[in-house]
Amino acid sequence: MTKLTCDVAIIGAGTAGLAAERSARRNGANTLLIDEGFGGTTCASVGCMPSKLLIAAGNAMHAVKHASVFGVEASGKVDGVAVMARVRQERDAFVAGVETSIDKLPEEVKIEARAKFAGTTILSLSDGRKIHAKSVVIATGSSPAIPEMFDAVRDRVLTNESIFELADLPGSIGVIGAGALGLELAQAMARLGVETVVFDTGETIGGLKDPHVAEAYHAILSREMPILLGVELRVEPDGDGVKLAWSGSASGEQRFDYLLVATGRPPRIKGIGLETTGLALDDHGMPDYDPETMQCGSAPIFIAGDADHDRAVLHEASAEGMIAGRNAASYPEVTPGKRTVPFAITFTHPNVAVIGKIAKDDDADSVIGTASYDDQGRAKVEACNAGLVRFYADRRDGRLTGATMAGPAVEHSAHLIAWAIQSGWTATEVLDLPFYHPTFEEGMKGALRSICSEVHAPTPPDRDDGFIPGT
Ligand SMILES: Cc1cc2nc3c(=O)[nH]c(=O)nc-3n(C[C@H](O)[C@H](O)[C@H](O)COP(=O)(O)OP(=O)(O)OC[C@H]3O[C@@H](n4cnc5c(N)ncnc54)[C@H](O)[C@@H]3O)c2cc1C
Ligand SMILES: NC(=O)c1ccc[n+]([C@@H]2O[C@H](COP(=O)([O-])OP(=O)(O)OC[C@H]3O[C@@H](n4cnc5c(N)ncnc54)[C@H](O)[C@@H]3O)[C@@H](O)[C@H]2O)c1
Repeated sequence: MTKLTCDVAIIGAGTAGLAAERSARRNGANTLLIDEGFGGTTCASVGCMPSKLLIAAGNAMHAVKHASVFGVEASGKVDGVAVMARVRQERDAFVAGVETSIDKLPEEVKIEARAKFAGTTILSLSDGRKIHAKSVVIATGSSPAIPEMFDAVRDRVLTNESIFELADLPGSIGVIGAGALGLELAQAMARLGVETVVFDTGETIGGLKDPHVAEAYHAILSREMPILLGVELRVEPDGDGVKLAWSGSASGEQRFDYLLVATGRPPRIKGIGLETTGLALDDHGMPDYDPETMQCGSAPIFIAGDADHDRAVLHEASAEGMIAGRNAASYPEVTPGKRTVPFAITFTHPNVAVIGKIAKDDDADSVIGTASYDDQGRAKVEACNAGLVRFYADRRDGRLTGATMAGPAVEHSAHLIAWAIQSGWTATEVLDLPFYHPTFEEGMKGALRSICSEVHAPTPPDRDDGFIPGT
């Protein structure tokens, strides 16, 4: 049996694993990067990029359908085969970009195999070889969870791993799960003319903790497709489709061509032999780890990306990979990495952003500033005047601590707020910065001003509070 040795072995060549490998090598380690397929990252192949491509197609059709609002007569027809072909063509180009960067890695670093722990720092590979490393980074990502109740209709169940392979758009789709994944793809499908209904057993849309923004967001998105929260489902085959019956907050039944199951993506840690590592594991088989060093317990084992089941978005996978790789290389010397403020965007329309710490209405230490986009100048110009933002701030001085935002172009304005929160700025300081007119960003001023007023902080002396954008 061949025995390989290295300083740092990385399991998984996704965004987190590739970053970890680069980081470990940059810090002087010799590395081995193991992946069962080297198929490009989840982000490029079945995640961020193909989903945004489908959303872009949906938005194009939406613009056509709504052109008459502006006095423009437009008619359009969706060519489902062409839509899916473009999604795959552009997606494949993104995947090819990842593959090119993997190709540039030294040949001896890459190992195509499935890896499993056979001890704290010993990996057993599916090709029969063994790796003895000084430290290991787990970057195995996550995979779709398909509840057992869908077993009976498995051939009509899609996940993010199969939906982009459809040759044509379906006539109808039931989307199970109103998280970011389900909502983004459901709205894209609905905009492309697919009859779409979203179902969730939970009461909350998009996992939002702020009930006011959640309610506004639910109402806005429901104009385009039914989104049924708090429902229990029953499912059975129906010819070449699926019959879904629901009860709870609403009841009914409907036949769909397909179901998109978007009920979460748990970490891919089952079956990787963590029980052989000596790490303490919780009921879900997860090791405890430090989110600043990415170290699991005090072992020479580090974890990064979706595998750690925290902040499962791309920029965090990349940052965690960098920290994990650096510390794996320097083990036993391990130092905290710089984490950024938690920040997630859902690319529906309206966009949703969740940043930092979400305060409850009765949180005595916080104040909350609210602004609606229903009457906002630029949003009215663009006929997308709907949305609500809520900013949370420290009651003592108005320092911004978090935000939940649902509104037009929030993917952009949320970056400014995330940067302000991370920089420790107060509402007064943000208001003192330039706001161009007429922009969506001006819509945030009302929320910032109400924070100033609540904490008795001055609004900037040379900025006019009375000016109402759009008037
Ligand atoms: C539909 C969808 C849309 C998304 N949209 C966005 C978005 O718009 N913005 C955003 O920030 N995030 C988005 N995300 C989340 C983002 O894609 C993930 O957070 C990110 O890709 C996780 O990267 P990773 O490196 O942890 O995992 P992955 O990229 O999945 O990499 C894991 C790798 O590990 C390998 N592997 C697993 N087990 C083993 C083993 N035992 N042995 C060897 N190899 C193994 C796999 O083959 C895989 O290559 C989206 C996700 C989905 C599903
Ligand atoms: N824009 C983005 O950054 C983006 C987009 C898509 C996906 N993602 C990532 O992909 C991952 C997976 O997303 P997701 O939306 O699938 O997961 P999620 O956990 O966010 O949402 C799953 C939803 O499914 C519901 N659910 C669970 N079991 C159910 C059942 N049996 N029947 C009906 N509903 C059920 C839950 O109540 C929840 O609302 C997340 O980590 C997310 O960060 C990110």
